[in-house]
Amino acid sequence: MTKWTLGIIGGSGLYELDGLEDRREDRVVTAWGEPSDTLVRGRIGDVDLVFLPRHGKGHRLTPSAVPYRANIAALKAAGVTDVLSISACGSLKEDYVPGHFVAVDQFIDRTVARESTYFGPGMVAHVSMARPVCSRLSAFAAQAAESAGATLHRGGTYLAMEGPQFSSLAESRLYRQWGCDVIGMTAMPEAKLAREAELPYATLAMVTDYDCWRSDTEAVSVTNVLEIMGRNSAIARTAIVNLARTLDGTERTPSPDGIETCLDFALITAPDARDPVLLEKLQVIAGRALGG
Ligand SMILES: CSC[C@H]1O[C@H](OP(=O)(O)O)[C@H](O)[C@@H]1O
Ligand SMILES: Nc1ncnc2[nH]cnc12
Repeated sequence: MTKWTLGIIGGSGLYELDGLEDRREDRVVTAWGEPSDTLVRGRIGDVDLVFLPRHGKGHRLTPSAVPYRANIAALKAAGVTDVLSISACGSLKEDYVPGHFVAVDQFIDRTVARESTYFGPGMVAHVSMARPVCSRLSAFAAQAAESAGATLHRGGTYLAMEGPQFSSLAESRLYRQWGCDVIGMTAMPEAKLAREAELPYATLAMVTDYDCWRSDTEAVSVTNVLEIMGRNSAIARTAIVNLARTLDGTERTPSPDGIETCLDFALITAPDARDPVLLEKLQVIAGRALGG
């Protein structure tokens, strides 16, 4: 039976995961450098979990400095089958109220200063990001969050900005006009890299504030983000445990979205034009599709 191995990327306010059996920590280095922190491994029932705090313990890394490529590569090398990302986010819609959760299903990438692909000269790939989230994992995560007591929105468009400064009022209004639901600084390029690594990925975002567009509400600050997070992070933690318990004892089948084989439709560089050094570096990420 194929088992589930869940990679959990903890966002702001989620730097540890309690309640794991057989807990151990692994310091790893990937071909793409060191991940944000040690990997915390353990299990809940027969579901293996690998936890990684995105900003490192103590929140050392800015959104721009998070080593997104190393993080996803480390999870892939650890045998993770599915990646659930937990993020704090601002709300761009009246009815996405601070304290609510969103099972994000679309992203708009406005980041500008991050490495956002594993591929490059000597091995070019164009994966589809039309449906950036694994529908099955997202549905399981949504159910797990609701069982944990969350008010949850199924679906939502997350605008990923570079930061670390929060948005201006003009930007916040623009993103609202674009139809975005929530805003954060980290889900991109994380989701793109997970797709390139053929890892099903989903984001559970916790709404912590109304950004700065709402005239009668104070503009977002770290203080009010932390305050809302303090009141609601227990829900995120319980959701992770619920998710593992739901999957416990079930056979893992491939994602219904074909994510584990997406590189079969994405590689374009002719075999004789491929760079052997890059191919070697890509083994953990794309070895299945590249062969060797
Ligand atoms: C602490 S407010 C801004 C910070 O919070 C979010 O982090 P994450 O997505 O890792 O939960 C946001 O993206 C910013 O990095
Ligand atoms: N308003 C906001 N903008 C960007 N990232 C955030 N993370 C939490 N709230 C945010």
